[in-house]
Amino acid sequence: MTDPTSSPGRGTVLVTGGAGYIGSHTCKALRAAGYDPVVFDNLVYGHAEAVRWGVLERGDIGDRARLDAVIAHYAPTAIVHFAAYAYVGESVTDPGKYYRNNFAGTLTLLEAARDHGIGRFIFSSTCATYGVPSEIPILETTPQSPINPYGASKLMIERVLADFGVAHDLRWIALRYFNAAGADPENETGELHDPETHLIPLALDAASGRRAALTIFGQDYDTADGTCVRDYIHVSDLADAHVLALAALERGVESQPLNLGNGNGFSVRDVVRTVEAITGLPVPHDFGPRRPGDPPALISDARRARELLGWQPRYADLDAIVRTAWAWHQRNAGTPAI
Ligand SMILES: NC(=O)c1ccc[n+]([C@@H]2O[C@H](COP(=O)([O-])OP(=O)(O)OC[C@H]3O[C@@H](n4cnc5c(N)ncnc54)[C@H](O)[C@@H]3O)[C@@H](O)[C@H]2O)c1
Ligand SMILES: O=c1ccn([C@@H]2O[C@H](COP(=O)(O)OP(=O)(O)O[C@H]3O[C@H](CO)[C@@H](O)[C@H](O)[C@H]3O)[C@@H](O)[C@H]2O)c(=O)[nH]1
Repeated sequence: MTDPTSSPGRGTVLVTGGAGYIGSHTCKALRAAGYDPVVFDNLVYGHAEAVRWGVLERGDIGDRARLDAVIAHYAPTAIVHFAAYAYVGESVTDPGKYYRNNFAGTLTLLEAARDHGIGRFIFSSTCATYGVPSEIPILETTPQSPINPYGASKLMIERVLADFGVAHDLRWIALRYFNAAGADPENETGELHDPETHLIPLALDAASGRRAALTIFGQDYDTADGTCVRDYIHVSDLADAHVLALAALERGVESQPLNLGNGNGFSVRDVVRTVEAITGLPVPHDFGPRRPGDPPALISDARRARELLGWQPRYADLDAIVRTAWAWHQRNAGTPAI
């Protein structure tokens, strides 16, 4: 399908989960690069209003008949696959939900890709596949041993991708994101999770008074200040990496996993301090127990993505990440906390 508002055609891309947070930013980047995104999303967590850089086809990745109809209609040459459940804590209490949607749903999608001859596939994997990592920074070769069902469901998909790559004409890149954060620097899309569980939007809610306080989960970790350390990566930098990964597959790059992070670790207390500095407001907070399924520290070594894709994060410092998230928060300030 050709959209008259797009730049000259690099082809149609099926973007599952494109009505969500990272997917909507990636559709914007894909469109800017000349692709035609077709968003396939059941809107369980996504927002129709977030589909601004492509068409929306409502559907569930577990629904083979619906997938067949949409793929036959648009004839995409590649799939960028975001659709999943992504709440680590919920995956511990309701694992079946995660294996059903993330694993079984993706298997259905991959079988559809195989049967329609779609040979390029970009997958949203995660640093949660490493579990408590055996080394920091984490390389793609660091052993994967997830400690929650969410991470396990993603690792199972990586395994299926490898097997499909051997058996069928499918090349893939599994992008292992570290912690996605921030919002579109032009403030056209951003994070709107319901429920919201992510640290930065919750800290902004506490600063602006949309929430009474932030609870910090655990202060007895074996880290410099006792709180968990994460590698925050700007969502628009993630979006760029997807466009570059598609181009890499087009030029014949081998199937492989790639870490996407900045290589800098920030503790929960660091994030609270940065939110206070950017907003000029205190972040009321208290301390609770550790959250099940949380490793103490996750920091990437993403040199391989930089070298192979020519990827260069543009919003690498935490200030820039929080500043864009704050702008988006203020744009949505009239809406109640979710
Ligand atoms: N946010 C992060 O920090 C992070 C880190 C690592 C990996 N990831 C992965 O990136 C992807 C996107 O994450 P996000 O934060 O944008 O999440 P999100 O919830 O904002 O987006 C996911 C989208 O998928 C859709 N969806 C879910 N199940 C579906 C199904 N069965 N059929 C069709 N659509 C379905 C939802 O409606 C939503 O629009 C996920 O696969 C997630 O696991 C996210
Ligand atoms: O109210 C809160 C929320 C979070 N945290 C902590 O802040 C850190 C970051 O948490 P969060 O923003 O929820 O991200 P993660 O749990 O690290 O998970 C995200 O990042 C993972 C990769 O690390 C992805 O796989 C997941 O999909 C994505 O939700 C963790 O140490 C949490 O314990 C708090 O202390 N209080």
